[in-house]
Amino acid sequence: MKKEIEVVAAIIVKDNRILATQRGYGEFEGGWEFPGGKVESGETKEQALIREIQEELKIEISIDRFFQRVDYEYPAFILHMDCFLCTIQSGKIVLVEHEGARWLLKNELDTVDWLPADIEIVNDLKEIL
Ligand SMILES: Nc1nc2c([nH]c(=O)n2[C@H]2C[C@H](O)[C@@H](COP(=O)(O)OP(=O)(O)OP(=O)(O)O)O2)c(=O)[nH]1
Repeated sequence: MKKEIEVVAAIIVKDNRILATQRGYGEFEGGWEFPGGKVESGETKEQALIREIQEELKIEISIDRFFQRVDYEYPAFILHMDCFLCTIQSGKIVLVEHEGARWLLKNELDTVDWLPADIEIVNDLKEIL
């Protein structure tokens, strides 16, 4: 059976722009995504997301609301990803593991090469921006 992984991701919104980050390593290196990561045992999804964003970007976020869950089958695993709309509370972004970051307006969302699982979310985001 294929491995299934549970991931949480932050759609960080500021001044009608969305933060996209570029993966700096691994299988999807160079692809654009929403920052986040895997939920560890004993954590809620919200706790995991706040921790991941602190670790990856050195900022503190608040979670405004759940946006969407995506289920996507990659060749090597099945991804289940819960995406939350978030706001920066404090800190200045430091890219600890990403190789790039961009604040994208609605009409710029298609200018980066999103990971395959993210395309559906990006399209739905256009409806609310
Ligand atoms: N964080 C994140 N991961 C995504 C997105 N879209 C997408 O397909 N993924 C995939 C890429 C990874 O294979 C998987 C898990 O994300 P992760 O951030 O924990 O990945 P990782 O490979 O860095 O894992 P690890 O080293 O921390 O264990 O989810 C996205 O928007 N954000």
